Amino acid sequence: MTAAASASSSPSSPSSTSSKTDVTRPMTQDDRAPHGLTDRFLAFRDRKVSDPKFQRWAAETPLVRQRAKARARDLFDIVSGFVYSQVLLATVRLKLCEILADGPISVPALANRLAMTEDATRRLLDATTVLELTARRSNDRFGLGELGAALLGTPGLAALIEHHAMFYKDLEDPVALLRGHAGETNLSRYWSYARSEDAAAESGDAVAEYSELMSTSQEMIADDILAAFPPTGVKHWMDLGGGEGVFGAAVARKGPHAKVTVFDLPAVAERARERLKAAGLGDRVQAVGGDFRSGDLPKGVDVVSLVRVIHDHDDDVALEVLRAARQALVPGGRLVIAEQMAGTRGAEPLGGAYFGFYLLAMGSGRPRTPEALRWMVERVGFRDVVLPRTRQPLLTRLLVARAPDAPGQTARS
Ligand SMILES: C[S@@+](CC[C@H](N)C(=O)[O-])C[C@H]1O[C@@H](n2cnc3c(N)ncnc32)[C@H](O)[C@@H]1O
Repeated sequence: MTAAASASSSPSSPSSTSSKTDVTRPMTQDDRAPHGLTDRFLAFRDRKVSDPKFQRWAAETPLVRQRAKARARDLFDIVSGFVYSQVLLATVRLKLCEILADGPISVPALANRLAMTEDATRRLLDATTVLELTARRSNDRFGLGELGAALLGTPGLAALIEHHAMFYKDLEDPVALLRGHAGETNLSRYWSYARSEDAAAESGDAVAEYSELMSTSQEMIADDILAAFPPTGVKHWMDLGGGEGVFGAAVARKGPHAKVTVFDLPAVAERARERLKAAGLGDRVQAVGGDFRSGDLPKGVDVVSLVRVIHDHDDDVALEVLRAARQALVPGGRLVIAEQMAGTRGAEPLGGAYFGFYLLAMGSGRPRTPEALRWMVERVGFRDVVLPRTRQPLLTRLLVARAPDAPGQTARS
């Protein structure tokens, strides 16, 4: 787990992130003093590594040389990461992967397709090739690289990359963003419910873009979630914050005997109704409009899912939603939280850095570790928390918990 991830999602103080930091608190001696041997060793290490003389020595000395090189590469990857993202954006905008999917192409022919000089096309291909989006083929032609092929085969990813254009603008002054001085951001306007006083009153126009983006990318994860938690034997499944119903439709297809309710803001539920009707599922999946914070949800369901919902909200709101979910469930019913989680092994920067800053720019929510989520669901009375494995934990992880067997029962038995 990265330090950022653990600091942003400590289960022992989940409410700390929703309160404003006290910037006026004076520093005490304890804030800086080393605690124990590990701290002292790390302070020594930091002094050494930040010393240019030591760096020169490490770069020339067998045994430590390899590590020094790898760390230098890691650092320069962070330094240049924003350029890699822009190369990716150009790739998406130019539909480069789609062009190469038809087979390798020569530089002059590609330059012609892209309306660029051959020189510019080569420069683009040099960049995309080292990033493995494209690959050199015979006779000075270029084809798809392994990552380019993966990008093509991941529904919704290109739309997400294009969507990032507004996020780049919000990140122009990251310090202002952190200090809360950035004003209204692009992402807070885009996710209209994030800062809305009355989310249920959001118009169709306000929800259209994000609902569409969510639907396109939902296909990436619905299968994974339902493979890890199939709707076998479920009588009534409610997907809270279920968007246009793509996940609800997947539940209905996988669990032909389950009644499915998709609950979302009225303007989104309207879109869900249309989409479900077009998919021929209008009578199997019901779309209900409302505000899940009001607690006024359909009752008596045996599963409530919250897919990519809890991380959108600060702790106070997230707890309200979890309470509402609990009240909607039958005794012993199951809560399913599916989202990217902080501290996921192998994907630490995604939760800690990418998602942490995305939600900061959006104006609410934070990525949480499974431990932080467990703390929250247990706090509102759920029990028997398990974390079923998903195929791609990088994209989504699951937490499943059980509602108490008797209404009002809260303690673990
Ligand atoms: C990040 S999207 C996830 C959508 C969907 N679950 C998915 O994974 O594609 C969050 C959803 O929560 C809905 N939402 C936000 N605030 C809500 C509220 N107060 N009541 C009901 N739904 C809400 C949004 O309209 C949006 O569809």
